[in-house]
Amino acid sequence: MSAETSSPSVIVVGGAGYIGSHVCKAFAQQGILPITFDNLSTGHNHAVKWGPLIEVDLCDRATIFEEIEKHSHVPLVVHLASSIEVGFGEKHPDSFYMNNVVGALNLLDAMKNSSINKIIFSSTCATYGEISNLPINEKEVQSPYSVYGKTKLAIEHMLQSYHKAFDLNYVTLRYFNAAGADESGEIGEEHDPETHLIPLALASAAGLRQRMKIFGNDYDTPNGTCIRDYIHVNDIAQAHLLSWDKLQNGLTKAELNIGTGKGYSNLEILKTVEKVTGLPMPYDIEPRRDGDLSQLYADTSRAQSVLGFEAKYSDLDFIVRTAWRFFKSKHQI
Ligand SMILES: NC(=O)c1ccc[n+]([C@@H]2O[C@H](COP(=O)([O-])OP(=O)(O)OC[C@H]3O[C@@H](n4cnc5c(N)ncnc54)[C@H](O)[C@@H]3O)[C@@H](O)[C@H]2O)c1
Ligand SMILES: O=c1ccn([C@@H]2O[C@H](COP(=O)(O)OP(=O)(O)O[C@H]3O[C@H](CO)[C@H](O)[C@H](O)[C@H]3O)[C@@H](O)[C@H]2O)c(=O)[nH]1
Repeated sequence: MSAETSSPSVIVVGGAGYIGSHVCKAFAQQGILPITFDNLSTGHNHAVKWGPLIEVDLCDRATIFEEIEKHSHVPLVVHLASSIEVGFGEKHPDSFYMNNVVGALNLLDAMKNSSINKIIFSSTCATYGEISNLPINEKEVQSPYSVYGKTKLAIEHMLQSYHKAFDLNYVTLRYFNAAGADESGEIGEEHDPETHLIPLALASAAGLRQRMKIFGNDYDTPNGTCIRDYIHVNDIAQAHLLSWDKLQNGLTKAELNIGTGKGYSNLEILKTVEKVTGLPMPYDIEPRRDGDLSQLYADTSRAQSVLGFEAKYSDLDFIVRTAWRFFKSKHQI
């Protein structure tokens, strides 16, 4: 018998990416073999370390059907594969709807065609839109502003419909801002192009790019810059293990925020980067970035009561320290 069929396993679609690689490591540490399905469009071969890589594109419907059928002994799929660059989505909605919505449809149909009826889906706080009631509770009406958020909400709706009609069981995890890296330094954030605040600030501090641009200081927040809820990527990975366990033990559906409940402003992030790296953090204030919302932080009570989830690794210093360690090893600093 191969390792794939003899040990408990999970299919991780998007397992070669930033969050997916941490999810794979977390499953492997529990003795569950992660089988990565990925087209390596933004992910990396070298980040697939804990199980096999099946190179497959979600938009290739026939091949996805074949591969899911071949792995129909696997009880559960984690679906992280997505286009994520928010600005690109505004200019190329066709590409975003194709990759995210059609890709997810192909995956769900392939699962329907096989015996796999459990899925954990990576959604985002970007599905909410501007919410004045903070922290954000899952009961808020979702009115996403970006194409990215709209594609994610469309997939959330697909999951609800497939649950009702075809008994597909799901946990939708609405991550807030993923950040940090595994303490080992072996995996971390490697987006190209990078658009996220912390890795860009580290690169600016290290002198590997221009001064940081802070998009707007005229928001209705204490220092005028946007506020986000940064959650360590290994906390996100733990939320997947808990969801896996609950789905295996009778949970049939849930939509859950995955955050810390605490928000930090963009300027607080720059200060922490300066403190952790010991390097000056030059920045300029620029106009607002299109599509940015002023404040997003999570009400975490539902994830706590449904999963028993609580962020353990998301102290901001620890997030930036682990991101810095990975950054230095990647750039051999
Ligand atoms: N990074 C964040 O802050 C954040 C926040 C909220 C939600 N999310 C969600 O988490 C998930 C993972 O994000 P990430 O930051 O790890 O991104 P990432 O780009 O590092 O990972 C995405 C992975 O999916 C793969 N992929 C993309 N399209 C594919 C396709 N058609 N077929 C097969 N594989 C494909 C890529 O090659 C990559 O390995 C995404 O769904 C994203 O929307 C991320
Ligand atoms: O060079 C930069 C980069 C970012 N920012 C600011 O930093 C904050 C955080 O921006 P990120 O790009 O790091 O992350 P977002 O909050 O835009 O995250 C969005 O995109 C992600 C996907 O990539 C997630 O899905 C997330 O849920 C969704 O809200 C924003 O105020 C942004 O304007 C800057 O000021 N300068």
